[in-house]
Amino acid sequence: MGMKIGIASDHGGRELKHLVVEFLDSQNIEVQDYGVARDDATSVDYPDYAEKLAKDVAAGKCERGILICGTGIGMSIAANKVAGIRATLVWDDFTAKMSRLHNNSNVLCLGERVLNHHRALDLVQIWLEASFEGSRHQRRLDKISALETQ
Ligand SMILES: O=C[C@H](O)[C@H](O)[C@H](O)COP(=O)(O)O
Repeated sequence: MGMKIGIASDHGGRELKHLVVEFLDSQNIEVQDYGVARDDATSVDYPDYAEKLAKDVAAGKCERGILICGTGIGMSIAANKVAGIRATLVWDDFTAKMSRLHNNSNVLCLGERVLNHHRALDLVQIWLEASFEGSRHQRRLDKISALETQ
């Protein structure tokens, strides 16, 4: 697919992150891993990881990013504070697909404590392959971008 994907998690998402990294490797997708390390059992703060990844996605250092915590909620709240980030929490095939088609998601958020881990890999694949439809959806995203400068 020719893109570089950043990935990060807190302690609540490190097992699923490991599986997603293995999946991306198997697809020959370049991955930049921002931690936390799988063998690091310490409790960490998800905003620290969301910030690192989101800033690099916003700067174009990674084309897109994946953030994983226990629910995916905290990561999505934090990442969406960074200008240019459209972080989307998804939980099934439809939301994974629509987050790209309508919202032009550039950061996928997943909940390790919520999702079946095998199914989560399906969501990653759908999100990677789906394309933004533009048109009326671009007008709406422009209104979201305008909120960043108010
Ligand atoms: O939205 C936040 C995430 O789900 C965190 O992974 C979660 O809050 C961490 O909880 P704990 O510190 O109890 O493992």
